[in-house]
Amino acid sequence: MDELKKFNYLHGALRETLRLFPPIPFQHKAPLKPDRFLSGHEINTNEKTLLCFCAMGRMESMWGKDCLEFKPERWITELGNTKVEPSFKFTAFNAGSRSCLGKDMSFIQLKIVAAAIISRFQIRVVEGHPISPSDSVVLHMKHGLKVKVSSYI
Ligand code: HEM
Repeated sequence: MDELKKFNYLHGALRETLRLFPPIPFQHKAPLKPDRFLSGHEINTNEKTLLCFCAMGRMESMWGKDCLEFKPERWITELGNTKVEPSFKFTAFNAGSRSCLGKDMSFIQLKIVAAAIISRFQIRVVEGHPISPSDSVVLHMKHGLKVKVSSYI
């Protein structure tokens, strides 16, 4: 477990993946009583607010000019530590009182699986394979991901 905490670059790569491709790409919320946004817009109980996590993870105003680039370094401080971003900015696990209870557990599992695979196999995406999302509540790849796997061992 302690070893996993040292995998800062992998941690950044996982966060970057979740920023650009959140498995739950959008959310909706409705107020229990009529309310007002900070912008002044009013909202009633029969109205829903749609939050698009996929778009929020790609907004230049939040992530900078390189917002569309996959940059694990984004999550590493100048001193080499893991950079923490507020959950209302990095929304893959939602934010607030109903946010994901398995967030930390997910990173442990993802790191264990990724480290086990990456240390044994070289994985290359098959050239020309079409990559696009499917229309679904959970983010899936329309055509899956074709890869070539070769063993290091
Ligand atoms: C990469 C992996 C995961 C992602 C991206 C993710 C994302 C999310 C999101 C966006 C929500 C909010 C859903 C909503 O409000 O409708 C949520 C809720 C939740 N997640 Fe996860 N999750 C992940 C893995 C896990 C794991 C591994 C567990 C359990 C060990 C877990 C347990 C939960 C629970 C219990 C809730 C409901 C919390 C509540 O409503 O109070 N999640 N998750």
